[in-house]
Amino acid sequence: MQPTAQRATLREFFPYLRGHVRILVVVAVVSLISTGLSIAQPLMVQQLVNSVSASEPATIFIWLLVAITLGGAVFGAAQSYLLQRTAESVVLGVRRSLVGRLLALPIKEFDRRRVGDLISRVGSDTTLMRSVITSGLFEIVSSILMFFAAVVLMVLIDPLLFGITLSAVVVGAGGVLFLARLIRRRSRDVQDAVGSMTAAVERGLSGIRTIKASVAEEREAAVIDVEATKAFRAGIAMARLQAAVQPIMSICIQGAFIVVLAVGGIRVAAGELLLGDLIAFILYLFLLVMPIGSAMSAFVQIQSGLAALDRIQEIARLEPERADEAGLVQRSAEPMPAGTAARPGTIELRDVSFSYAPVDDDAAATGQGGATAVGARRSTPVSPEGALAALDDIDQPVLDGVSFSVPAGSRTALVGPSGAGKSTVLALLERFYEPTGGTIRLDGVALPDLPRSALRSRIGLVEQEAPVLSGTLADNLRLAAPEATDDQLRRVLAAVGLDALGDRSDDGLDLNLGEDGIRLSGGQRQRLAWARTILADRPLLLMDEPTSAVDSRTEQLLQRTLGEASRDRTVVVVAHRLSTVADFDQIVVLDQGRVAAVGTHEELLDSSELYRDMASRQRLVTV
Ligand SMILES: Nc1ncnc2c1ncn2[C@@H]1O[C@H](COP(=O)(O)OP(=O)(O)OP(=O)(O)O)[C@@H](O)[C@H]1O
Repeated sequence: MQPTAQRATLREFFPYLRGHVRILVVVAVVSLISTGLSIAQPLMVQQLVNSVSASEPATIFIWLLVAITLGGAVFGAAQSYLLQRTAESVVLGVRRSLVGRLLALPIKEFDRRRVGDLISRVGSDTTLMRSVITSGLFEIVSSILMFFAAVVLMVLIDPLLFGITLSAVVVGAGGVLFLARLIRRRSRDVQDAVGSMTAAVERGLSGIRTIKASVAEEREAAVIDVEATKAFRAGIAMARLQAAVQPIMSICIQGAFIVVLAVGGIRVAAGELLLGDLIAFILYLFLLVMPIGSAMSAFVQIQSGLAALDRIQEIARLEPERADEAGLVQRSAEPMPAGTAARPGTIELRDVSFSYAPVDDDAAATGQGGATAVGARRSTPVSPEGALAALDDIDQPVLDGVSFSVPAGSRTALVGPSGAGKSTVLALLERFYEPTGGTIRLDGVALPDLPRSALRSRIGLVEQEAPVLSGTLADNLRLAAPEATDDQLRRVLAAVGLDALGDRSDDGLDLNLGEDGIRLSGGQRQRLAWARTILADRPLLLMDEPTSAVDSRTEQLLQRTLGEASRDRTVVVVAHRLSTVADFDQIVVLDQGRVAAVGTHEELLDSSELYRDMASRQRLVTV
């Protein structure tokens, strides 16, 4: 994968440090003291050695040396702890804002990206950013301080020896800076490859039953292995560069030590330099080398951190659904035009057209992909030819000039062949997507003029896949009605014939439904979706094939429940089984994205050939 054109800079990292300035100032002070103590150490050794050589009293220097060493250790530990703590807080802030941003993204962004890759941005990329603080920024700052202090003192002790040292450092630093650019590019490749691998693992694990049933474990493992191998190769390419940094520095530094020792030894023998001065110079050489080494590795860390920041910023730069709706928690508090929130509404579609956006290369570079896209994916059986034809037509309008009205308080069914665009109409009513043409109005107000959250708080949606979130029965029920009491939960479970579920174990409503509700049958999942929607008590009900997975007895119960619920609600149901909607106020027949006919069951049997054909295939009429 190619790195994108946008590259994060250190400046873009600084806003993440806002809110941590005070603690960072404390860290800076502690770090200054610790650096100062390290610099004072060789001076004490110089005084000690020169005093002993001149047979002068040296006890005071011994005590000072001990105090400086202990002090350095204590301040060093304090600096390290405070820095790690700050880094964790920064990572927490980044994760919070990233998760907030992810949940605020429009559905189309999830259609284009792979869930695993997004997970890896919240997990491993934010962890990499952490190292910019812990072993990055401060390491560089304190290294620079130590470096300059050592330089000044070395020049003061012996300018000639310093000249030798300087030439070695310049050669080494030049080599490392050259490598750093390459390291950043490689680091981005590594993170992208890890993202793709996580996405592949996520795909395999989320579809584990299908994979096992298809005896496709080995093939799926091979797919993951391809991604893992790419991550391995990217890691190796990065390791090769990182490995070159160390030897370049070692050669230059060891060379400098040998030459300084040789020249310094000759000058001490010739009486041009005191032994204590040579020892202090060599200790400063250590102090010079240490920060150069850590500054170089900090530089590498920063490059990796910035590559991770690139990937985080890619998500941060995406347009959220709407800025005023980023605070999803505020949902139920969103205002609606006065008096409209609680009563059923009139829906009107006028000349509505829509196409799903084709997948683009830009999204591909940021982890877009195929099989695990979140969003409007169907579970209805579609013939392989039909599905493939639909995918071939991905750029064709899915809805083309669709117009119909749903009177307030009425029951309307959307019927038609698979792929006709029925679920898409519901998705547009929820504003998961925006129409490419035409208008949709609710009570006369065009949907774009309503805050999305206010619109959605009026709608109860039973999705085709009836998704169940990991967690307990009560968690799932309270998703859209957080204030509901246990009694209300039990009543709504009874209304959909799920009362036995709450009594299934001692846990009652706290029954754990497992990952993605794996412990429920298909029909139970569907009924749970009903229960959740009825509990939320919204004036508009949108239901996508809401009885496709239940037996006929349960279907009758649900029809009764819907009959009661629709007394004071507007209901729109997508249905394949015409018998379930034959008594509805109106039925809209969709075919290839267009309205083929509108009417009651009886009217359509007379007027619509397509409807008559569907009814006869379902043995509702004989032709
Ligand atoms: N998220 C998506 N991205 C791209 N294309 C999509 C997406 N969701 C649906 N489509 C395409 O849009 C067309 C209409 O799909 P839709 O789900 O609205 O049909 P439907 O009438 O509800 O079908 P079914 O009865 O099988 O559920 C199909 O061709 C489908 O492939």
